[in-house]
Amino acid sequence: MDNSYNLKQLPTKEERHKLFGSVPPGPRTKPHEKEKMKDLQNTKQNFLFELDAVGISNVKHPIKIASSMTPETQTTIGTFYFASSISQDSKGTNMSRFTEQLHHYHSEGFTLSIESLKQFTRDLKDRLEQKDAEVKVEFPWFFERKAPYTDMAGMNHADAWIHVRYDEQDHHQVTVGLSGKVTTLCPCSKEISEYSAHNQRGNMKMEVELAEDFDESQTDWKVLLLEAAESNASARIHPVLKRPDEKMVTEQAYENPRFVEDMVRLVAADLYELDMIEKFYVQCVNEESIHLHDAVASITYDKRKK
Ligand SMILES: Nc1nc2c(ncn2[C@@H]2O[C@H](COP(=O)(O)OP(=O)(O)OP(=O)(O)O)[C@@H](O)[C@H]2O)c(=O)[nH]1
Repeated sequence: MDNSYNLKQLPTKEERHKLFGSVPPGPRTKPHEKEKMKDLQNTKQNFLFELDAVGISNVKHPIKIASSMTPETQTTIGTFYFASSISQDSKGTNMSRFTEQLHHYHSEGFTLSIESLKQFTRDLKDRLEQKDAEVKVEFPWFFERKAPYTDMAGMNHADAWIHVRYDEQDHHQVTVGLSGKVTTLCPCSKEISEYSAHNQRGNMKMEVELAEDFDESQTDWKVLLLEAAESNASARIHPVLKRPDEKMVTEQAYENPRFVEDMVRLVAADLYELDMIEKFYVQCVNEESIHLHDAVASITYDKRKK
């Protein structure tokens, strides 16, 4: 083996790059000024089909959100999806404009909300010069949770999302959702066993279409959905539990056994009673502790169609 270099006398960085395969730049024949570049995206021709959606996804960005639970303002990470439809005679969209607008809103100090996303989609439609625009953003939402007996606090979180679509009739369609965890205790196991009952972590997912007049300054939809899931579960999940708390949570779960079917029906009943919700989807997935598989149930209900 030829050890021409020893570690005390490394080649220069340029030489090192050459050693690992870098080559000098080739001739540059194409223009580098924007005005002289070919604009393929804006080619007009018959491209066979109109597209429902074209855009970018999986865009991570810091966001500010408001919460009616502590902490009332928080910075979290949003994962964005942006899109619009495009006509049959357009080759492509101008993808840089999505992140360009996101950065512009961020530098103006924007707080993510239904209202600000409505404005965002209106601006995006104009910026893209298309007839509609949509944004979906998912983010972890944090909330303080106190232990039931000792009141000791810690931080829990759930995943929340807002999806706003702005159409050519100047109409916004707003869907919000939340996915969080609860404790469920098996009613069958409780019924048939001399003692004990198996229990597990249940994953609740709720997605709702809000009424046009929904006022987010009056109601925090995140808290509404979290409460629908937790208040119907066998027990809530806590970051800090001392022994007196653990006893309470264990007994509460035993007193409120739930199948996945029970969870979905009980949450559906709560959402049905809320006038601000037009349509809902509820899913429960129990990570069974006596199986390797999960138990799952779901319901979709549109109040306008019943
Ligand atoms: N339409 C389209 N663009 C792509 C695709 N893949 C990458 N690009 C993007 O093309 C973008 C640059 O195009 P534009 O946003 O149209 O840039 P531009 O024409 O200089 O911008 P404007 O002046 O706003 O029209 C880059 O951000 C790339 O991410 C694709 O599959 N389709």
